[in-house]
Amino acid sequence: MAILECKDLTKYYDRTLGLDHLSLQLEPGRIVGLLGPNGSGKTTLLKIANGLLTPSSGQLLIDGKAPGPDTRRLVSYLPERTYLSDWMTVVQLLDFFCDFYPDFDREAAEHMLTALEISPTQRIKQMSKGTREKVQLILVMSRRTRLYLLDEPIGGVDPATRDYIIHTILTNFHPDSTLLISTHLIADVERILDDVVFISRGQLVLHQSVDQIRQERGCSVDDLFREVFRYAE
Ligand SMILES: Nc1ncnc2c1ncn2[C@@H]1O[C@H](COP(=O)(O)OP(=O)(O)OP(=O)(O)O)[C@@H](O)[C@H]1O
Repeated sequence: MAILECKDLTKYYDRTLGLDHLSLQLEPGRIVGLLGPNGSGKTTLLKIANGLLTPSSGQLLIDGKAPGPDTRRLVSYLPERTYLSDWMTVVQLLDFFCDFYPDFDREAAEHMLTALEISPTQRIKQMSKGTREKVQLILVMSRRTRLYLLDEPIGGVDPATRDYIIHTILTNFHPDSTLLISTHLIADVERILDDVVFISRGQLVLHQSVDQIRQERGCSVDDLFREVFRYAE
């Protein structure tokens, strides 16, 4: 069964169309890039999957169930904007995640924090934007869940840290889990992707494996994206 399935998923914000009859299935064990120009509906899709927005019509199912209390334990979500209370220290956040999520692997999180030289006593509000992003991603990736939804996880971090984070995602990733990652930094992440989903104006444009793109089209995902979404000159 698909871990995430959209059937004719449509979302209106008043009169603005966020998603337009999007149908999609993600299979277990895949790392999937959710790619599209600004305003194409990526965040809207991830918010619906996490139960933060409800569809206007159509359905989104997580392991066959509508997002809600039953699906929360299956999904680890990194939102677009930080949601961490900024007075908290790293240790307090680790305690919080341990209490809140029985699947949280504290040891793995501590290991990554040490590797990135993030002090356990530092408060969120004292951190740079990039460090805050790193902490948040570490917390989200240290849960042992079936579906990870990451909305722009590496936008604010430097290239060396990006490499470390991408490596971390891979080493922490259980082969039966699924990861859906929305990003504009395609060249940085494409080597870890199994599949890509291109969306534009809320509609599905392409859902294909990266191997197929390379073999059949003879180009990288980054090249294909630039070609598909090129503006007329
Ligand atoms: N709260 C909102 N109210 C009204 N319109 C919204 C709202 N949130 C998103 N939209 C609209 O829905 C569409 C999809 O937006 P969404 O944020 O999902 O795109 P995105 O692909 O994540 O964009 P980006 O790459 O810029 O982050 C856009 O036209 C956007 O303007």
